[in-house]
Amino acid sequence: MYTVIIPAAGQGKRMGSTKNKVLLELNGKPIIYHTVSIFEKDINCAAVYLAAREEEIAYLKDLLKDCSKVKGIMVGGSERQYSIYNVLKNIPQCEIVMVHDAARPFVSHETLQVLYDATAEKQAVIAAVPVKDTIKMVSDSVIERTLNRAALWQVQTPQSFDYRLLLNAYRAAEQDDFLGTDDASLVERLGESVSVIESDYDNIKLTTPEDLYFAEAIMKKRGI
Ligand SMILES: Nc1ccn([C@@H]2O[C@H](COP(=O)(O)OP(=O)(O)OP(=O)(O)O)[C@@H](O)[C@H]2O)c(=O)n1
Ligand SMILES: O=P(O)(O)OC[C@@H](O)[C@@H](O)[C@@H](O)CO
Repeated sequence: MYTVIIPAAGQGKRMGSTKNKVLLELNGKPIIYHTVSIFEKDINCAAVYLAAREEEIAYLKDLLKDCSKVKGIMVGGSERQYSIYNVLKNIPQCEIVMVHDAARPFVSHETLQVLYDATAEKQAVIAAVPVKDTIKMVSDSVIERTLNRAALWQVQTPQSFDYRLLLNAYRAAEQDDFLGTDDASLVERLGESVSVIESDYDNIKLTTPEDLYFAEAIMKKRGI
């Protein structure tokens, strides 16, 4: 069984909405509700912990009151990494811990199963998809070089870890004042190997307004 930490304490600045984007509704339910429901239904998930903005904790407690796996909602920080660390250091010790963005409400049960199985053998495994576009390094509007697309993966969450390893990685990041944009990067800098499993392109992060159109299309396709 695994524990999942769901960071939901952002602001959604790039979404341009007046409230935290994970509280925006898709098909009559807030995005965070859809995300938590996936873990509530996942047979390998034992516990769900959320990081939330202080002023939203009471609302989330009420919204998720019927989700029996939600064991705690902790206050987040000014950066995603601080939000997750605050949860990670306050949850009961477990064997496998996953981190999954509240803003990714379309992760599939298949991805969760493959990640979970892989973490039984490896200490750090993350979901990703092969890059579809050509990616170039650009400086002052001029191309420096074209990267080898065959080696490039677009990284998602969930990211799954041995609990001790992730805690050590977060402690080391704090000590060194390192701020990463995902959880794996904190483990990578310890020199530990992180494996990748292929997820799917539906597992988007709702980041900018047009992502809401994609979200509607995915929901329609799935009959949600
Ligand atoms: N201080 C923060 C920042 C982000 N997150 C969460 O981390 C996830 C991924 O972050 P992102 O998509 O960047 O969300 P925001 O920070 O809300 O977006 P923006 O950067 O546009 O403000 C989201 O579920 C978000 O709620 C968090 O828990 N605490
Ligand atoms: O950099 P952003 O704030 O957009 O996102 C941070 C993380 O949520 C993101 O790196 C993971 O979801 C992996 O892509």
